[in-house]
Amino acid sequence: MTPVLEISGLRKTYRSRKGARNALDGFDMVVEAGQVHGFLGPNGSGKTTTLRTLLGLIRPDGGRMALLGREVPWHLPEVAGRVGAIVESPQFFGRFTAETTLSLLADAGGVDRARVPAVLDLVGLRDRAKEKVKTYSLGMKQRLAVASALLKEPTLLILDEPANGLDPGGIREMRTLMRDLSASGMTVLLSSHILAEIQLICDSVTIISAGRRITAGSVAEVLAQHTSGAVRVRLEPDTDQEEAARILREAGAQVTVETAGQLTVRDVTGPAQITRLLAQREIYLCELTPIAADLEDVFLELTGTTPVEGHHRQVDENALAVGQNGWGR
Ligand SMILES: Nc1ncnc2c1ncn2[C@@H]1O[C@H](COP(=O)(O)OP(=O)(O)OP(=O)(O)O)[C@@H](O)[C@H]1O
Repeated sequence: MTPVLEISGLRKTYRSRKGARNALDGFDMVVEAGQVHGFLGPNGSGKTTTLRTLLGLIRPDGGRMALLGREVPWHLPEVAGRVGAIVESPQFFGRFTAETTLSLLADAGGVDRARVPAVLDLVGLRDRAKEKVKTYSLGMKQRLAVASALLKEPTLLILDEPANGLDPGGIREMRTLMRDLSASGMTVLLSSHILAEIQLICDSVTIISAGRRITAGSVAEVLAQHTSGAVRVRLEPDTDQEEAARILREAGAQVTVETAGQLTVRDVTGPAQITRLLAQREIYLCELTPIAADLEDVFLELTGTTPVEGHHRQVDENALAVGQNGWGR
């Protein structure tokens, strides 16, 4: 099946009087149909530049891009009706209700107003649809923004940091919404720095750093390629935990004493070394388990940076879409 989104060797350099800044340096990405795909990268790594370039808002310096099998930006007008995107801050009139807002956007986009109640339902705003937007919480405004992108029933929905600024309840609502949209057959591309969320929501991910793809694949594959390097050690009952920790530290390990009888050990050459070091001192283990990496571990390992609460960039844009296979149609 043709990927919904393909990017190959994308390059973009911003030039100003102060000099040139390489934002994208041969970036590649593939998003398969039906996936919720996470787009991760440290601040300034090129995520927004990628999304804006895809949507024809920025002109690239090189590389190829295709949406729904059609090469863009040339065929953007053909696909525009099937891609919903939110890459800018939402600018809704506070005095309008959600219903009025969406009705006006439907008119502007040539969409039948009859679609409005359906999208309000989809994002869970039906009950509040007749209230003014200025009375909405941030999470509700985010959902209204998603509703606006859903008006034309897109095949692909692109969202830049949709959970930004939301509290845990709002993040959970957004997660459920993404899952529901995916279950309805929509492909969703989601940039975020909330890695635990991405791990929960996404089927696959691309990680970008300094304008280049540094890893991509299903979440399970990406995690499987990386282990945290730490192991959990459970000692026999009545073992001197501090003594065991001291022995391992003397051998260069980093040891955290956890709950009774349990240690977390890092920086050892392998589980066998732990077993040997402790057995030599007649301390025995009853369990030794590698600790699986999570997406945050992988991100930190690959990008060498901690994700920072990002800019509050959100909402309201438009879209593109359609075509058959491959490049250059
Ligand atoms: N209009 C611009 N002019 C000059 N440089 C820019 C412009 N927009 C972005 N950049 C630079 O390009 C690089 C990539 O920025 P971009 O906004 O694409 O990153 P990002 O991954 O979306 O970051 P964040 O997570 O902080 O939103 C950064 O070094 C940024 O400073």
